[in-house]
Amino acid sequence: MRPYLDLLRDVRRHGVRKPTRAVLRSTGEKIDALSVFGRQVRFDLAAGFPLVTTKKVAFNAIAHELIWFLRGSTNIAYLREHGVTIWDEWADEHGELGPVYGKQWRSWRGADGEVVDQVARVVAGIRAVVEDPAASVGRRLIVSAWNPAEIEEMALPPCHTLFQFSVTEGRLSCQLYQRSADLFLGVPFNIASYALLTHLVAAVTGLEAGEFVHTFGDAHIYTNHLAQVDEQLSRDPLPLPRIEIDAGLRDLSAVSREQIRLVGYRSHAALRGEVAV
Ligand SMILES: Nc1nc(=O)c2c([nH]1)NC[C@@H]1CN(c3ccc(C(=O)N[C@@H](CCC(=O)O)C(=O)O)cc3)CN21
Ligand SMILES: O=c1ccn([C@H]2C[C@H](O)[C@@H](COP(=O)(O)O)O2)c(=O)[nH]1
Repeated sequence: MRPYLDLLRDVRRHGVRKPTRAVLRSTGEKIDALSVFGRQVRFDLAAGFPLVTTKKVAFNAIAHELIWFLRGSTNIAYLREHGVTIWDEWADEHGELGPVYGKQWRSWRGADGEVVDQVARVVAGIRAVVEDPAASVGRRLIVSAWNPAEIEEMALPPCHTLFQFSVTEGRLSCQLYQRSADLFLGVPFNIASYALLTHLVAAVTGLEAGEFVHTFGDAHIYTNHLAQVDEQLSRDPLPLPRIEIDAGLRDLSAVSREQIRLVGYRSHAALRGEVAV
């Protein structure tokens, strides 16, 4: 996980301290962040599954959150059933988050009421490129969660905003544009989530997973996470785990937790940090 640790060190050293809109629930205080604008890191998925090892990361929560996105859900009920609490702070009294990721990925509403399943389209597009590398969709394999017409109804405007796939010599790569990135809490989740998504899409299209390229807008460390970041930067990364996807997987809407296996994950001890809301 050197690329992640290098980015963390870069922002720790060179980030500019800025006020943010976010607050800490425990004290009600506004919280500052050390921030940079515009960075990129990349992970070769053949070299291992990019799950941060310098603290213990809750892979189970990551896998369930991705399954929840892929089912098109925007209510935290599914997450709660599986003991995942990461979205609780943003949900209303009915567990609703508004038209966030699941809605935009699976049922983006066009102006005339047309419903677009962006994930199904992109999978069909990848299959077309596997058949014919010159297929016209080859450089248009994009899913966007940023729907300007619906931003105001969302509990939080999408942070992982847009992603694109590319097929090269039997390998499937994915690049994410993340407009805003909480490097200590959110980013270890985001990296693992998109790496897992790349493996899942590769599995249903008969490809090998290639690279995950992570491009950032505002990448920041909240000032209440500085001690945990320093501790993490003093630790040596451990060898990466592997991911195994059930060979029977065909339909991304129906992927289950049991079809995903993380093998050989070893990490340093957990480091707690309060999330800024
Ligand atoms: N400030 C902020 N950072 C985020 O990363 C973030 C948001 N807000 N809002 C929406 C989602 C929710 N996400 C979250 C929220 C909480 C954790 C978190 O507390 N993680 C802890 C405990 C995980 C657990 O075991 O449940 C961690 O140590 O990783 C992670 C991602 C990512 N997003
Ligand atoms: O997947 C996610 C979701 C959220 N975040 C972080 C990035 C920011 O710290 C906050 C969002 O606040 P904004 O003021 O809307 O940028 O959540 C993340 O890192 N990853």
